[in-house]
Amino acid sequence: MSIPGLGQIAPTQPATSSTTRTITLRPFWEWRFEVPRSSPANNATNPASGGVTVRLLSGTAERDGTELAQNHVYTFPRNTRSKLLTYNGATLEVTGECAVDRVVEYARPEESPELVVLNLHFALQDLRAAAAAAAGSQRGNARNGARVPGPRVMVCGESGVGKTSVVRTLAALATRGAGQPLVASVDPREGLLALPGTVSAAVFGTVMDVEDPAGGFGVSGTPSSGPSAVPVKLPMVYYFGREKVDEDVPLWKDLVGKLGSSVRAKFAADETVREAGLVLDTPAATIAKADMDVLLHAINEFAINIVVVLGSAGIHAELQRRLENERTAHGEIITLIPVDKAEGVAERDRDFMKFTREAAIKEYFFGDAKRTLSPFTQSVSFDDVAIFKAPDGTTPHPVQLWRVTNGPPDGDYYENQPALEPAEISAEMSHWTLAVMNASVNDPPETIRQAPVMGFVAIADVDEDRRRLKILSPADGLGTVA
Ligand SMILES: Nc1ncnc2c1ncn2[C@@H]1O[C@H](COP(=O)(O)OP(=O)(O)OP(=O)(O)O)[C@@H](O)[C@H]1O
Repeated sequence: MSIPGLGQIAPTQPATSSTTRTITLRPFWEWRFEVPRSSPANNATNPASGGVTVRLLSGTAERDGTELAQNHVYTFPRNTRSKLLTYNGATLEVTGECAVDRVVEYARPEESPELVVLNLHFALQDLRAAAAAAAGSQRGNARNGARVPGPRVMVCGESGVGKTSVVRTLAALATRGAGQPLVASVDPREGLLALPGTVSAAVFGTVMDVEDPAGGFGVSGTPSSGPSAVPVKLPMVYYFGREKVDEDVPLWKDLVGKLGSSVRAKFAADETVREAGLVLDTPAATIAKADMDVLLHAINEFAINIVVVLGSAGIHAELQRRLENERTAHGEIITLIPVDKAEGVAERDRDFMKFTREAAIKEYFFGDAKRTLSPFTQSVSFDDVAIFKAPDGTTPHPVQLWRVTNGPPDGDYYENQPALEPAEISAEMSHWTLAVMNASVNDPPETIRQAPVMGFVAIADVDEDRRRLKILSPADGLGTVA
């Protein structure tokens, strides 16, 4: 059986030639690139091991808001699709093959699509400053607990319009201004600092990993068994277990509600985070009623007061109609900002997303080309774990929940409970990746399913004769709590 995420990721694209070249960018120009999925034939001589290396020789350059340091060699791994942008001009030295390798020139800075995002960032900074000033004037009086947070911004639009890139850029620019915003994603197709199939949020107060294929939103930014290139972030994660929201809308809504509560709790506890506000990424939407309901649910749960609609006049008009008389929980009007679809967004087909998912799982446990991780291995008895799954095991991403316990759950505890069912441990589970829930095995199934995720483990081996499982975890202690 192939190992999702843990086995070899097979080459799927033909290799192209590898060269070292110098690229000169004038202010506001972009270098768009795509690193192929396959390794080049001359892999042994390629310092990037199938990736592309970039060195900033002079000037300034950034990837989605995070700056590159001069003369540092950055390696962009296979399957990375992105761009480097300069505001002041830059000279780049690029080594390795690219499937797409293109300089985009703008005669005048105003033509750059990035200018809109930059202006949006400056407007958000003004709102953050206003939130901080209001908090300062209230400090010491009894209303402190009810302080209104800084801007809560949601980015939405159709598929492949650059939503995540805008969220990433806004988050990176805010941290460059010493802000510490919360960044959240309710799009289960891609994980934010977590494996795909999750919804999550984290405080971004430090620089992001430029080399991460996901631009700093990938699992390399979370605690692991090895050193990290950048300070790690600690996400709050909930496990949805499906790729698309419409596969289980009620569960998605419940989990988004939980995440919204976590965000409110963080705002209440941390003044710096509260003043910086929230940037929220959303699943791809259309003007269909079901999609509108999904977006409105997110707006409600996160008390969103600014909605950026990327490239869709239809979604903008529909949201405008439905939000016309609405106010946030803090009594604010909800402002809609239509923005043109980002130019140059790379297409990502099913194969691309499958590779991305499997690479994320592999990286979570074993690291990547530049950082090898040694996951913790432990052997546990079948009797010491409880594994649950969604009743419908035929969906592409069945929910699998795992929890070490002092004993098996009560025999018929889950009768008449459709939310989850205990899974019988068998050799078939070898190489499954499971979410470890922060819940007690005696909790009701709904509570377990909506519990925060502590992390993920992989089943390396199932020994049915000895009734033991060998499990891998990225950090010591994960999965050993009772
Ligand atoms: N201007 C650009 N030039 C090159 N690549 C880009 C550009 N903008 C975005 N990309 C890349 O295109 C891909 C898709 O972008 P992004 O994830 O931001 O879109 P999305 O709307 O969130 O997609 P989805 O609907 O699938 O969630 C990413 O790999 C991103 O790095």
